Amino acid sequence: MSGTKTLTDLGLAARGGAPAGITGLSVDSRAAAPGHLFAALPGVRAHGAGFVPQALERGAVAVLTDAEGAALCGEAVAAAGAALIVSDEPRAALARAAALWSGAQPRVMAAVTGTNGKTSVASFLRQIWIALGHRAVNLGTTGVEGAWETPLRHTTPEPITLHRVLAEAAAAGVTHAAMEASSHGLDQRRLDGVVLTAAGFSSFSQDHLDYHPDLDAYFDAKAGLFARVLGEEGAAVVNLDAERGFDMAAIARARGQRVIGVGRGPEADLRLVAQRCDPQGQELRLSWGGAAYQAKLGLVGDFQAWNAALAAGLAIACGDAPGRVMAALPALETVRGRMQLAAARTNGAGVYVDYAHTPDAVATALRALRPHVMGRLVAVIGAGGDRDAAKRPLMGAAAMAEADHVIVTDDNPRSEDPATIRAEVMEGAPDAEEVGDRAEAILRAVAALGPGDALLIAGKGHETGQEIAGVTYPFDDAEQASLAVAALEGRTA
Ligand SMILES: CC(=O)N[C@H]1[C@@H](OP(=O)(O)OP(=O)(O)OC[C@H]2O[C@@H](n3ccc(=O)[nH]c3=O)[C@H](O)[C@@H]2O)O[C@H](CO)[C@@H](O)[C@@H]1O[C@H](C)C(=O)N[C@@H](C)C(=O)N[C@H](CCC(=O)O)C(=O)O
Ligand SMILES: Nc1ncnc2c1ncn2[C@@H]1O[C@H](COP(=O)(O)OP(=O)(O)OP(=O)(O)O)[C@@H](O)[C@H]1O
Ligand SMILES: N[C@H](CCC[C@H](N)C(=O)O)C(=O)O
Ligand SMILES: [Mg+2]
Repeated sequence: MSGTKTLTDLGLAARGGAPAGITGLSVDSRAAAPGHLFAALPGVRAHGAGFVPQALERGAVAVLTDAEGAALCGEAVAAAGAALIVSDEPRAALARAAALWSGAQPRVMAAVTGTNGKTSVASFLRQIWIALGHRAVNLGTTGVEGAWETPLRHTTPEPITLHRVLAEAAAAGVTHAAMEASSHGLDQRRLDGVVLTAAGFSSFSQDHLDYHPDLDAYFDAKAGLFARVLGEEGAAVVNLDAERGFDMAAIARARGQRVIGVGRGPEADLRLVAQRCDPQGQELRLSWGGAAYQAKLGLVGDFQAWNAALAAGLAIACGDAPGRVMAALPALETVRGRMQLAAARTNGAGVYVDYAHTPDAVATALRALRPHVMGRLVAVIGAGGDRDAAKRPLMGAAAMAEADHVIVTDDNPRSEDPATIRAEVMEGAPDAEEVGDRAEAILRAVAALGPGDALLIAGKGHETGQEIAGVTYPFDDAEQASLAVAALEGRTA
């Protein structure tokens, strides 16, 4: 992992100039150091080639870029006597170079994509693996969790960080890793250097149309996991009940991959035959290879069973015996902030914290709670700033359609005007109550709960901050829920 490597070691060929040794890789000029290969990548806001002079000044000895970047920085690179590597796919070249640089990853790796459910499936898969005696981690929105832990900034880290973390995990004895493949990560080729045993597809619905030109482009980015990243010898585990699930299975089959369909229909290989709710969770009946399995899940929400089944399919695809995998399901624990029972009023009304931040997730989460609610279902929702604005009224409409009362509040307004975001959400939820301050919104919602009611606080899940105009203020929905109950019932939280 340390020391120096040649460009050839990293799978790269320079147009001119061959530095003696590369001492490290960087993608941001501010992180460049003497002996580095600097990847000058085309970005959303700028072309990294514009930062090549700074990278050279900091000691970079090689620059990897595309043709446009070479035209911008070629002279500066030549003048500094550095090597110039030009690639049609500089992000893919960087991903492979990062893998070669770090040189190790856990032996068994699975990646999961989908609009919703990635973190849940990755966590469930890691939990199954640990129950079966493997040293395992999951990597994604909640950082690296399991046998070895470290925080991450992205759901799918850029390749230099990703491969450093994978190599560190492998050095710590981790043999199994489940990672999330975000659409940004796939589009930017962040995980193209990872060797996968299996890949999973959980769901597809609208999100991130601020980044992808349209829904088809968004789907194509996700399909890259099967069409490009997973090799022909890999196994594709697909939720056939998901929108476009059959399309994804066809893409995998066309690559020659083994396809394991998961779902409720008869065409599924791993079939969820029956699902029955009880107050603590649900009882499942599953079938695989002609055998039937029964499992009691301590997880509330039918979507959690779909995610658990997908995780089970991935564990089987990665080589564990089906009977042992099914036997591990009852021990699955809720992923923090995913349909988490955060507090309860003395009248029995439950307060759930969930990470639903897309229209489909808001509808799915509320529908999932309904069978557990005798009285009214209340929802607190908001939408993030500097993210897909088109989803805001759809999130409002989904909440309005599925809940009995909706409170619209703030969720990471970031650089945008919070009142404008709330107004956009309320276009779809005209009868909703508007309470900008999130703590006050939660307090009001908790106060309104009668016996048999339930509250879903959506959007922030495990997050511990509220990001407003460049400042992140401490904020935790689960903590606020407990505080609200305590304040209303004269207890200490
Ligand atoms: C939209 C997006 O994904 N942007 C990512 C992308 O940035 P970019 O290439 O577009 O950046 P840019 O600002 O145009 O700059 C161009 C290039 O110049 C470089 N630069 C820039 C400034 C400087 O001083 N020196 C320098 O070298 C940058 O490192 C970059 O390579 O590549 C950067 C380096 O890898 C990422 O940090 C950055 O993530 C930004 C911060 C981000 O917020 N991304 C989010 C949206 C994201 O990726 N989210 C997904 C999850 C989404 C989900 O599933 O909900 C994730 O996987 O986390
Ligand atoms: N299979 C599913 N189908 C539809 N909605 C789901 C599914 N799984 C989870 N959800 C909803 O999506 C929310 C987020 O789940 P999770 O964190 O697992 O998704 P993710 O894909 O990792 O999200 P992100 O894009 O933020 O990384 C959950 O809290 C729930 O409301
Ligand atoms: N990974 C998602 C998380 C959204 C969570 C929500 N709290 C928001 O800020 O929009 C994103 O960055 O789009
Ligand atoms: Mg996630």
